[in-house]
Amino acid sequence: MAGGEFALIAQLRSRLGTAGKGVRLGIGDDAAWLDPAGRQLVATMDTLVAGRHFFSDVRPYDLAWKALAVNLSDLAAMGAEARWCLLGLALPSRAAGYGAWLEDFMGGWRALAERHDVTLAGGDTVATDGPLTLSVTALGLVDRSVMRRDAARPGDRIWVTGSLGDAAAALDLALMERGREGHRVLCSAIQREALEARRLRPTPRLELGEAAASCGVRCALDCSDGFLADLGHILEASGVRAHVALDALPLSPELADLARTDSERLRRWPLTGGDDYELILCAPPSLSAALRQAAAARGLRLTAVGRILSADSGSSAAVILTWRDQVVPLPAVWGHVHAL
Ligand SMILES: Nc1ncnc2c1ncn2[C@@H]1O[C@H](COP(=O)(O)OP(=O)(O)O)[C@@H](O)[C@H]1O
Ligand SMILES: Cc1ncc(C[n+]2csc(CCOP(=O)(O)OP(=O)(O)O)c2C)c(N)n1
Ligand SMILES: [Mg+2]
Repeated sequence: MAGGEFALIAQLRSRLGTAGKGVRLGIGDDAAWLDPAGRQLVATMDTLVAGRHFFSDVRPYDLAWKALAVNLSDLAAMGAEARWCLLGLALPSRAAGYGAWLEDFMGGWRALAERHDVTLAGGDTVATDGPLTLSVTALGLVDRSVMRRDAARPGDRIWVTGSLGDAAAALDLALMERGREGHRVLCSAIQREALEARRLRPTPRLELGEAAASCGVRCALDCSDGFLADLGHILEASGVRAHVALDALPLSPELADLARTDSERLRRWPLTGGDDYELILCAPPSLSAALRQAAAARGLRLTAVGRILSADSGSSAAVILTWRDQVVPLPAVWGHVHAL
């Protein structure tokens, strides 16, 4: 990008890149100079591509929120304190330019960044002939060990923060509205708004992630691809299996209403839908009380949904799913999230 690139960077610098904790040198030089002050660094990156991760007509405010939120969610799952971000922007040319777009984008970024005291320390801006693409690197700090996906042990309880499935139901709604293939959803305007807010503006569970790690929880993952797929990552990495009670999965009041008459949907949205950005935590029962307390202190719902089993116990399936104590089949994974 020619001149426009520098104007854009100047805006980002003055609005989002103002001095933050541990920023020795932020936006403007060849690289950022950051001071972790003797703590350990946790680094993650997630990329969002128009058409695949968001609709091209998304409001820039919501896009910025989501690009930052999905990365902070990865830090939360490690138990890290979020500190700095780098932002990669690949922008297709636009007749209207990026002036008003950037203004709105920065509003959404700031709203979430200020909530967690995260500073934009640098990034890169390029023009592209492809779709709008955002790549965010998030850097966080830990003092002790992180929560890992390979640390689930037989006997652990499986916990989930917040509720599952809202974003997936909202995606179905959004696909239908755009005349695309989706699953029919009938709901009121109020229900729709609540579901849509979950799709557009996920809430990274940073405080609970840090608190859980401090309580001694060793295993966590954030739920982006769908509960079953993400739990599957834990099971595979840890060499274990799991029992999950479908009737225990936490649903929002809106989703519970929609799913009440349709157990097929109850199974599909929360289990395989994705875009939840809740934490899945595995912890021995001795930590249950401390975990419950940590969640309650933050006004966050935390639900026990199952248990980790040893690899050699009973059937060969990685996950045994039950509904009213009866074993039920696993739903087929739906969507093509990872098709390359
Ligand atoms: N292009 C890449 N180069 C190096 N590491 C990668 C790349 N893509 C993914 N990874 C790593 O693979 C692991 C799994 O990534 P991913 O499935 O994207 O996890 P998440 O759902 O937490 O974002 C992470 O450790 C990530 O850093
Ligand atoms: C327009 C649009 N189509 C589909 C989806 C659904 N979707 C796309 S990617 C994704 C999962 C997360 O994406 P991925 O690239 O796998 O992120 P990561 O696992 O690295 O966090 C979901 C649920 C969406 N959010 N928006
Ligand atoms: Mg990723």
